[in-house]
Amino acid sequence: MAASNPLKIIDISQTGPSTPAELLDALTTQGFVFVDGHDFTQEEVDSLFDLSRAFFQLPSDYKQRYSIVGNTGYITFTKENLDPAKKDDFKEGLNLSDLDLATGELNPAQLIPDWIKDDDARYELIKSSIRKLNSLNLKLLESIAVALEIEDSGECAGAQWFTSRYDPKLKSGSTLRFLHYPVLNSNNSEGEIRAGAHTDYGSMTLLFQRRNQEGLEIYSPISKRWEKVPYVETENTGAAMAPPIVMNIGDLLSYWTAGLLKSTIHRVKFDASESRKEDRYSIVFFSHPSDETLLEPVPSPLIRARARSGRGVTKDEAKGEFITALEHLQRKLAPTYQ
Ligand SMILES: O=C(O)CCC(=O)C(=O)O
Ligand SMILES: [Fe+2]
Repeated sequence: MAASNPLKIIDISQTGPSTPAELLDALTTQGFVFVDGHDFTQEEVDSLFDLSRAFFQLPSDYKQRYSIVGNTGYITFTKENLDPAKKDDFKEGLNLSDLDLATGELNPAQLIPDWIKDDDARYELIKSSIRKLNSLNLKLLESIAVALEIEDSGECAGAQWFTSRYDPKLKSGSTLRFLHYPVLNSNNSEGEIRAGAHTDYGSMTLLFQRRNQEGLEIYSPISKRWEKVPYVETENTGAAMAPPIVMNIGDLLSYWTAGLLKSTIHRVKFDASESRKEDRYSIVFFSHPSDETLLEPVPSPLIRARARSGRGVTKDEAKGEFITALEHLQRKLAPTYQ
């Protein structure tokens, strides 16, 4: 029996006039949606997961040599604590930040595993994936701007309000992240929280997951309960197509829209009742605009009234000014890594 699915599946290859409205509906309710009809093939996604598995199989002392500095590098088991009020998350990860979103290149001033940097095939795969993820990100941001009816200004057309804040020449917090949650087979009757409850810090997040490796749960703004995000197959007949990508709103799109778009709380949990055989691997792209972007309300008739009532305001109390994307990221990252 197919697992029940609390999320909409939206095919963006068939973009018709109703797509922005459907997307907006999903993102103002659950804050999460499955994006089908992207242009990742199954083969590309398999190669990315193969790369991830092979990296995490490298000796621990090799991986530790690239321990996270800034927001790039290896995150060893229990180093990250997405919910600082709870105990450690048992997972390992590799973050690649300071990306050139146009070329997919990583700023070489960072400490990047030579296993990636000095291997043409691996580095090419990473670069092309970053480029594709960013194109998908920009396409979705434009669709959201259209749905929000953002007004044209002297600065840019309304549809480009978000994308114009993604200047590939400027530094941003955008990050590609590989995660590995091993099966432990502990007898914890409550199940195991593997990534503590949190919201994402960027504009939006795009996530690949695999069949039989579920575990992601959202705290639904509608039902006010934890709901499981299943693995779903593509509804596209193109056989080469990878399954739908999980997309969710992060804090910045919530701030920009005075809370209309939902930055939904989520976590990864392995259920006690499950007879889980496989580790979970996930691959995540966090989309962030250029560092100096202000988190001000967007010029949209849908948002104006909400913003006036003070919802989602991100003014720094001391400065009386809107905070920037970088300030928000720094505030969130500080308590996360130990
Ligand atoms: O592995 C997952 O499914 C979730 C990861 C996540 O939420 C995160 O890294 O922010
Ligand atoms: Fe997350």
